[in-house]
Amino acid sequence: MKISIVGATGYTGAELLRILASHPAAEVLYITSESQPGTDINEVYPHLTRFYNKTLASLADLDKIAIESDVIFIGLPHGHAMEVGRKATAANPNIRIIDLGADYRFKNHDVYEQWYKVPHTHKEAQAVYGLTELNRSQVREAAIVGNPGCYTTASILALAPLVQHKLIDLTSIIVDAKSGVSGAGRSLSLGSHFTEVFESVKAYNVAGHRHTPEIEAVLGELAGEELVISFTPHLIPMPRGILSTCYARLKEGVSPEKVDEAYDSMYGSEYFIRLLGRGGYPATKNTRGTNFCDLGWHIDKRTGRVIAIAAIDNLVKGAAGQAIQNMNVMFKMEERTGLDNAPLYP
Ligand SMILES: NC(=O)C1=CN([C@@H]2O[C@H](COP(=O)(O)OP(=O)(O)OC[C@H]3O[C@@H](n4cnc5c(N)ncnc54)[C@H](OP(=O)(O)O)[C@@H]3O)[C@@H](O)[C@H]2O)C=CC1
Ligand SMILES: CC(=O)N[C@@H](CCC(=O)OP(=O)(O)O)C(=O)O
Repeated sequence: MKISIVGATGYTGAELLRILASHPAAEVLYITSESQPGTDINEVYPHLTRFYNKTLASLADLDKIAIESDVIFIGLPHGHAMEVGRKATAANPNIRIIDLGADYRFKNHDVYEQWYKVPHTHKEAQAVYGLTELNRSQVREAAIVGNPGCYTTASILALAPLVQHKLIDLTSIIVDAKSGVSGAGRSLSLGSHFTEVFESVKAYNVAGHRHTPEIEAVLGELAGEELVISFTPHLIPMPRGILSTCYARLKEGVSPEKVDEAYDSMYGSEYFIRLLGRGGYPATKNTRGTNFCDLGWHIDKRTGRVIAIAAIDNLVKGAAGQAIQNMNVMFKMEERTGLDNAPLYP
């Protein structure tokens, strides 16, 4: 497969390059940057030395890139991918697009425009939401995939069995999630300075984070009715990883065994979902550098709540890894191809 990456100088672009370096069917054709075209990628990312001998192109070459590629990954800030997707599809109607940002995640464009504050300029795109374990059959046929957000991947995977099996009160869902700093991308901002982040933990965007409507839309579709959740993200002082702790009230009479069955039946045969079972304690360290999502759940008999916990690497299952998992599905390849590495531990 001839693969191009638009926005290759960002963290998700670098992670795509890292994983694709050992993907047996991948040939990376073009990589782009608007700030550093003409620069050797090994100067931008020395950790990729020996794996690539490539200079950065720019979006000025998009038509050529689209015509020569089988698939384009887009790792741009939201609002920029739609134009790339529209132009690339016009240049090559057979191109496959996998966007790592939010532009193609929402079926309801009004929700996108309301939360992201930019007009949607590619509404005619028949995009598919790329949470592979939930949408595999649609991803297989998709021309454009909107890859999920990192918090949303962890939170939806933790809650989906409870929602699909109708085990919880849909008005009671609370998600408390923590992310490493790479989730904010590579560009400079005050909030991600070492001195701001190190030895500190902080909530942010309380009752207003953009992953809230994404989680609500997907869980609402599974439930067959609209729902709202409380979602609170936190920034923690580590480079990678997300831990999402999700709370919900169990419906009257739901036994712990019913909860176990829901997880087993939904994920029992999913390779990238490692069920730690009832009483399990997922940890970001166990998923670092991998496409795994580790899941554990607990029943609090005193409060009648179920507490489901998911750990992922935000840059892998939360971004580049899931994007490559989707590519493997779209090109009818074994889903684990290029993704079957053990975690880096400790
Ligand atoms: N980081 C994460 O954990 C996750 C990120 N995502 C999403 O993936 C996308 C990329 O994220 P990430 O890699 O972290 O971001 P970074 O900030 O690290 O990188 C952004 C990339 O976009 C390019 N870029 C920035 N501004 C523009 C612009 N105006 N026009 C064209 N290119 C531009 C930059 O290239 P250059 O400046 O060289 O042109 C760079 O390659 C975002 O939409 C993000 O929300 C999704 C899941 C997880
Ligand atoms: C730690 C941190 O800042 N994380 C980012 C989430 C990154 C992401 O997945 O955002 P998209 O939905 O735009 O792709 C944030 O909270 O905005």
